[in-house]
Formats: sequence, C-alpha cells, structure tokens
Amino acid sequence: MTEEVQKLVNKGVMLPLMEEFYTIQGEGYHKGTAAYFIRVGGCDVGCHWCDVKESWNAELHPPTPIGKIVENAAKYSKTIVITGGEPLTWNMNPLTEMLKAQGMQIHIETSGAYKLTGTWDWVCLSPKKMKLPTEEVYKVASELKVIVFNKDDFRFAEEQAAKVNKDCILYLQPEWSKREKMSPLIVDYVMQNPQWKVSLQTHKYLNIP
Ligand SMILES: C[S@@+](CC[C@H](N)C(=O)[O-])C[C@H]1O[C@@H](n2cnc3c(N)ncnc32)[C@H](O)[C@@H]1O
Ligand SMILES: Nc1nc2[nH]cc(C(=O)O)c2c(=O)[nH]1
Ligand code: SF4
Ligand SMILES: [Mg+2]
Repeated sequence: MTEEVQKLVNKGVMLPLMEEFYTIQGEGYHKGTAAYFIRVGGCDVGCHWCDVKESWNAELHPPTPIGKIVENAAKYSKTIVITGGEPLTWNMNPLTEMLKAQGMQIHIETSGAYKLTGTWDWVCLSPKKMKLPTEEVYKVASELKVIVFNKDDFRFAEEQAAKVNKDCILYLQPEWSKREKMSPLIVDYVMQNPQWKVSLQTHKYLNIP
C-alpha cells in the first residue's frame, strides 16, 4: 500500500473492502429484512470461533474509495449493514455521512471494542470477553447480542446487560458449532429470564450469505 493510500484509509475515505452482498439480515431484531451488507476487513479481537476469520487481516482486502462502496450499495437497498471484520477499527464518519446523504438506513454489527465513530440508525453490539466494549457504545446500543459458546456466557451476558441503556433489546445467540448443545440451554434461560430473546443465524439455515 502506498503512503498516500494509507493516509486515505486512516481517514476513513478508503476502506479495506472484503465483500458486499445483498441478502436478508439473518440475526437479531431485523432478521428477515432485506439489506445490503458491506464487510470491511480488519479485526484484532481474535474470537476463536469467529465465522469470518478471512476478514481479520486488513492487508488482504483492497483499499476501496467509499464513493464506490456507496454507489454500489445505492443500487440495491435503502437498508445497509456495515460489518466486518470489526468496522470500528476504522473511522466510520466519512462512510456513514455519505450513506446518510443518500437517505440510507445504516446499521452496524460491532464488538464495540474500538472508538465509536459514524452515525447509526441501529447499533448491534456483540461484546467479546477478550476485548470489552468501550463505555460510550453501551449508551447507544440498540440491541445487545451475546454469543453463547459455553455456560459462562450466560454470566457474561448478564454482566453486559447491566451496562447497556434501558431500551436496548437483549439477545442470546448460539455459537454456530455449539448450537446443538447450547440452543436448549438458551431456550430454558430465556423462559426463566424473559427479558432476553433468542437470536439464531437464520441465514445459515436458509443457505444464503
Ligand atoms: C463476524 S461478526 C463482525 C462484526 C463484529 N466484529 C462483531 O463481532 O460484532 C458479525 C456477528 O457474527 C457473530 N458471530 C461470529 N461468529 C459467530 C459464530 N461462530 N456463531 C454465532 N455468531 C457468530 C458476531 O458475534 C457478530 O454478532
Ligand atoms: N445474512 C446475514 N446476516 C448477518 N447478520 C450479521 C452478519 C454478519 O456477519 O455481520 C450476517 C451475515 O453474514 N449474513
Ligand atoms: S470481533 Fe467479530 S470479526 Fe472480530 S473475531 Fe470476533 S466475531 Fe470475528
Ligand atoms: Mg456473518
């Protein structure tokens, strides 16, 4: 990468783009809704069960001008999901400003581990034990989506729920490889603790991206 491109990436005017696809939001509150996904490369959080490890190394994904990303997105949908990788690795202000100028609804999927940038209509906060969210992101989270890999994740979920704002919707989502073991425990937990809801990765059942 040239120094010039590196500078533009640092400003958030170019972003390492892994993939973009029009699909159905599979998870959380907006599951079932058509949306255009923008997957930005780069993540240092290191979840051992991450289902998109190919995203981690930003250098493998071409620095792309945000104008190009927005132009593509505009062809498909008014609802845009920015995911990754960890989108908050980068300055999200320029991209979200440009999407907003086009009248888009902008959602983010984030671990919240890095400084909150960007203007968001919906913030899905999926906290990770290895790198906890920043204090500011708890205040703006629209939904809290805790991945359940083992029983300790129920304790972690309650600890995280104590930090979010009062309107935040609470979800427990089974880690995909542990879904047969953890889903029945999640079902029991939600019946005992009805402030929580179940979230499934429905796109994986539908065999869509
Ligand atoms: C790949 S991450 C990218 C966005 C951001 N880095 C994050 O973790 O929120 C998108 C969503 O998928 C969830 N996820 C990743 N791997 C998963 C798995 N194996 N099973 C269930 N959910 C998973 C994450 O917790 C997050 O909510
Ligand atoms: N269909 C679909 N829904 C999703 N919701 C969150 C996803 C993500 O990887 O951020 C995702 C994804 O990869 N596909
Ligand atoms: S924070 Fe998100 S992208 Fe990064 S390793 Fe964890 S699940 Fe994967
Ligand atoms: Mg995914």
